[in-house]
Amino acid sequence: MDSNASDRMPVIGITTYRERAKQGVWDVRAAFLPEQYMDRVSEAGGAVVLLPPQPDPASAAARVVRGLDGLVLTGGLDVQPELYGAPRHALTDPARADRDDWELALLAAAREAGIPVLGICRGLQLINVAFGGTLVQHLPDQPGGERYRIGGGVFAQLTTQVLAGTRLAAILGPGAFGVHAYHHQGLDRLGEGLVASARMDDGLVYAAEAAEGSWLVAVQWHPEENAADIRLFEALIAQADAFAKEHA
Ligand SMILES: NCCCC(=O)O
Repeated sequence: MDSNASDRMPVIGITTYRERAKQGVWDVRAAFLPEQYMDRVSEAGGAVVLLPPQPDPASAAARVVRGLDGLVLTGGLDVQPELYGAPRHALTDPARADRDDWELALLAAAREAGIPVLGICRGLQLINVAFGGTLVQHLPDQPGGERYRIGGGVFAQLTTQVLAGTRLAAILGPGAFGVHAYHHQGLDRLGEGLVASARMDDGLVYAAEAAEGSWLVAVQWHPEENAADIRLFEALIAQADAFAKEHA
């Protein structure tokens, strides 16, 4: 065993996306990620590694996860509906195949290696698709669905119900829980091997987790927006720390 393993910070990969960005005289494509994700992982005790989409994603992901103890699949634009066999809704975001392919490859490699995974918003949706589930492409098509994305880049303050007996309930406690939300898509058919761990009052699955295997918890809301409650990130870091020690 590495004698320094016990005091090494768990290394947490956080997915990012490639976007055009301007800074001063520079107008370039860059890896983009809201800093809240990095800050919450750091505050919880993790060392952050940013993971922008890579060419040859399956091969790159298999090699990248060897250097990770945990993985965060972040929020962002919509998963391509072709990946779950649905025709494209008019309001679904343009395809970002590089990101979808990269994150699906990272998820598969992380599951193979037993690395703990936290999915956030799009991350939950991507995980559901990876497990064979489907998505509702535009929740405002349904009565009451507009409350999930009130617009203008403002997070909606919603209350979800954390389901007793789940990993999520062990972290947050069962029952009513206040969240920050911003999404127009949601889970439809739950993927095989996932169990619902939170629901909204309209029945929408608001969190899910792996029924078996290594730790995988995913939420539809944005816990990184709530600096006063970092329990989900602390739970990931605890799992990542255990993984690191087991594999030292
Ligand atoms: N579909 C990507 C996650 C955010 C949203 O649903 O708007």
